[in-house]
Amino acid sequence: MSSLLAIDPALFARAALVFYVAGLLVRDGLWLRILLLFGTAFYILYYFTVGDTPLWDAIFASLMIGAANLVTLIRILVERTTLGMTAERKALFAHFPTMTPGQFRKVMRAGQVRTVDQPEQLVSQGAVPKSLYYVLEGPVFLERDDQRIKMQSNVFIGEISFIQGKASEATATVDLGQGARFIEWDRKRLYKILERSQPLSNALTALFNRDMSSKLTQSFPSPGTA
Ligand SMILES: Nc1ncnc2c1ncn2[C@@H]1O[C@@H]2COP(=O)(O)O[C@H]2[C@H]1O
Repeated sequence: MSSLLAIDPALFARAALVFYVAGLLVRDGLWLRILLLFGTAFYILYYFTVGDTPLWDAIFASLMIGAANLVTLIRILVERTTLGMTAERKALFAHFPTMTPGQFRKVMRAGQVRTVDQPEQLVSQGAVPKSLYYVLEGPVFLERDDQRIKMQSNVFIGEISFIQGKASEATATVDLGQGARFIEWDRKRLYKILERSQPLSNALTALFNRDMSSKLTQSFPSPGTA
């Protein structure tokens, strides 16, 4: 404490100014907050040492500002990292590479992971699907115009009609065999979430694009069906 008092308080004020200016110059929100936090810490040291007695009101105000900053800083960190995700969720996140960890968490909160006890039809050709699906484990079968194939898992089901709009019909019938696992999102709920966040909507559209291009390699017409 006495060594702190030996330092010229003006130095603390200058250091705080440097951190504040540097923070306001960076474009990245995380660095802005880290630098402002240092700036606030130096202002607190300044208020502590500048007078004969510490400037408690100013110290309290700075502590409040620092705490508010810290809360959002932690939120940004959680948003950008897989901190706290289970190993299973992290493995699943690898299938959503266009999303940030925060966007992935939000999408997963809106969905429900289900296991198929009895063979179950997810979407029916010509009918508007009520949900969007992501198949984690098969067996998954696709039927369209009297052709039936077994598909690979780790695919979206219902994304074509989802992109085309709320009243669009499924272009094929898809069913799952016993033991299959999938994620289900209520379409209305998901549309609402996407309406509120353009970046999330863009990330999901980019994911659909990847999914659809990989589907083309296992799609009808397959070699020899012409
Ligand atoms: N040729 C195809 N190859 C792979 N998946 C398909 C094909 N056609 C349709 N699907 C999937 O089956 C779903 C049927 O509902 P959607 O048209 O909404 O979205 C479709 C895709 O998810």
